[in-house]
Amino acid sequence: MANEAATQHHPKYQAHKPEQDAVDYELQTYTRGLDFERPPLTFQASKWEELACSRLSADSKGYVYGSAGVRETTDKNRAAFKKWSIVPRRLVKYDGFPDLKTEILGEQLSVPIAMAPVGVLKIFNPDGEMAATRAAAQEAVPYILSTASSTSIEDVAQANGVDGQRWYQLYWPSREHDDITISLLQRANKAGFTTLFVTLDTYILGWRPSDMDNGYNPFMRADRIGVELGMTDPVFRQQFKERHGVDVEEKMNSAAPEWMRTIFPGTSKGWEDVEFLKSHWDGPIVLKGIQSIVDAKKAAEVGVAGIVVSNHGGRQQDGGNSSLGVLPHIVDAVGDKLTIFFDSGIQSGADIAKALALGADCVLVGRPYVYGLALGGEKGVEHVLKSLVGELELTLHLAGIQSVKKEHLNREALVLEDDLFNSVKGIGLH
Ligand SMILES: Cc1cc2nc3c(=O)[nH]c(=O)nc-3n(C[C@H](O)[C@H](O)[C@H](O)COP(=O)(O)O)c2cc1C
Ligand SMILES: O=C(O)C(=O)c1ccccc1
Repeated sequence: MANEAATQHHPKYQAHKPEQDAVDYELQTYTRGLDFERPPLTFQASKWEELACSRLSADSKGYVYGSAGVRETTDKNRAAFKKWSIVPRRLVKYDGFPDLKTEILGEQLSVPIAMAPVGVLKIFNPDGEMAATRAAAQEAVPYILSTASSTSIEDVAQANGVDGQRWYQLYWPSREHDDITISLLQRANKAGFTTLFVTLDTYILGWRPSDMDNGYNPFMRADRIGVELGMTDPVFRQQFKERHGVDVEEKMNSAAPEWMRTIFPGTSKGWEDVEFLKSHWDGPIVLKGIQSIVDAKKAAEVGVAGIVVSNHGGRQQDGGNSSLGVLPHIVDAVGDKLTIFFDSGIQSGADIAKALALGADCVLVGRPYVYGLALGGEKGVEHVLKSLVGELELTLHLAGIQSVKKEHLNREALVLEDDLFNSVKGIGLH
């Protein structure tokens, strides 16, 4: 009761506006606690997963939290962040607050963070992609729309708005369906999606025991979850009608699986096929799912603009290396030729600082924002994005790092925690 009265005399929590600069944002994040105003969600990033999972249905929880196999890759993704420690520097004098602005593939970003492509968002909240893309625009973070979206390309573009930054992620149909690929690319292009992300690690879904136990497959349902891009695609619709004599709506039991087989063909393309995408996409192309130096070099050779160093959050192949572990090696090999995006395992602003210090130009965040969506819809996603940005800014500030530019934020900010213990003089067997 006392608390309630107190809040009436304090300003309501103000949403972070993209046009606010870093100074306002950091102060606002701090002073909110003094207003006795309760945040819509906890600021404890380590709690989002547990909280969201406790509220979701067993099926949806299994889908987002679930990983491939025995979660070895997922666990390694997390463990890798803990191996690196941020070494703060003192008496670093500069005016103001850390500058988070960056330029990525010709676009000005207010922070080097984007929302990873995540499909089937309506299984977490009925507002699904609409809520997520609105939150992205509100927080001035690029939104990457998945081909497995439960909302159409055109509706997402409209919700993202004229000022929103949006990129499109392609699940690449087999080459016999080039006409459908071209249709998707044209729709995305027309709707203002600027960069194309092509996911290479998911031509077939991974071995996911939680979904198998639940007998759960979100996109084989009649409610168009995960298949909306196909159901709204003029070329797919036309071809379906020719095959079945009826519209997709009249035969969803066939239409949904047919679409899924189209975008998850079960076999991989080859490097030579990238040329086809280059000739049909008017903008930068980024290959998502790179985990080896040899593939990173191939990507540079075929002339794409960037790569995402990602293992799909450990959801595809188990027994793999951590994504963060391989990041600096890939940066050393191709960092001067390609824009390097990174994802898999980020939970906090400090994690983001580490990935940037290791050479990523921009990071993608997956599960954390899905948990925000599950817990609080659009506001929940906004909260997660605000938290990540706010903590990134403070992490840099406290470490004496002036900006996200490579000259300020680089490997010199990090030490391998184990090295601190391995290299102590006078310790050991003599
Ligand atoms: C529920 C869920 C659905 C996903 N759907 C897609 C997708 O449609 N396309 C894609 O390229 N990646 C997809 N991903 C992978 C993410 O883009 C990203 O690589 C991954 O979540 C990063 O790891 P993190 O969750 O630890 O941040 C999905 C991830 C999750 C958790
Ligand atoms: O679950 C995923 O990781 C993913 O990429 C996906 C695939 C198909 C539909 C929705 C998401």
